[in-house]
Amino acid sequence: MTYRSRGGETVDAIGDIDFRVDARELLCIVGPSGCGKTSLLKVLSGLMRPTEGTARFAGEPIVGPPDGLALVFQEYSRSLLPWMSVVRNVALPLRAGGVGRNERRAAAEAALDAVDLAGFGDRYPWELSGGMQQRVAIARAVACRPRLLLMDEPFASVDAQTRADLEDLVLRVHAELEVPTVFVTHDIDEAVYLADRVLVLSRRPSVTRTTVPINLDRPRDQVETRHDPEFVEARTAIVQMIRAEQGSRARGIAKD
Ligand SMILES: Nc1ncnc2c1ncn2[C@@H]1O[C@H](COP(=O)(O)OP(=O)(O)OP(=O)(O)O)[C@@H](O)[C@H]1O
Repeated sequence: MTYRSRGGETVDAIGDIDFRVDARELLCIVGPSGCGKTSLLKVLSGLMRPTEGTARFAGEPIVGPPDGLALVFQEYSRSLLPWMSVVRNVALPLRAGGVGRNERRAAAEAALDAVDLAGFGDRYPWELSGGMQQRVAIARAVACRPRLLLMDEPFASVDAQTRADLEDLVLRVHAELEVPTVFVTHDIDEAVYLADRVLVLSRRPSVTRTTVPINLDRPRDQVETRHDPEFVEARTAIVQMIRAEQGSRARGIAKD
């Protein structure tokens, strides 16, 4: 995947990446900063066409946002509409999908209940804390019963305790929806905690460095899981791989 600027400069963001996400799988993607994680999600969400290669959803090439796609971004404050109440924000994709008013309201309220925000539907996003706003964004993703869930560093802007709560929320939602989920994060512990598999990317132009299967029991627990020897082993291996990538970059810069 190559970006071309108007001035003719090029940036090779993604190299040779080949992976698949199974029907009920939660795949986390980690890699050095700037390696092309967001670009990869843009391709999967149909927002951007790859300059080479193909992304497919349910066997079909992705040429635009696939039906049943839900996206959750880091910047919840920009993805929620401040002039709409919480319940209307959650119901928005259902309205776009032609669902009737009463049904929309019921589905949005059920989704708010699922993210522990029952009773907040008539508030406005700006009246809620950052963590609550991100819950609203997740409720919106859940409300339309997605067939594909893509999350790009969704918890990078919240405090540590809220982050842990939101991770557990994602695990609950994923178990309930049984939907293929791709979750991009900088945080290796978070990736191991959530994932069925962790895809580790190299530095830019990124290739698949390795895929680490995570066979930790579910449901996971913020304290017990993180002390499990398998958790520690997977985390250490991935940290070392990413450090090696960053080290090879530092050596490359020194040579230049
Ligand atoms: N629209 C664009 N035009 C030119 N270059 C771009 C564009 N978008 C991204 N890039 C470059 O492509 C590379 C990959 O960017 P991308 O945002 O996908 O990486 P990332 O792994 O998500 O980054 P981070 O770890 O900082 O979140 C970076 O070098 C970035 O500067």
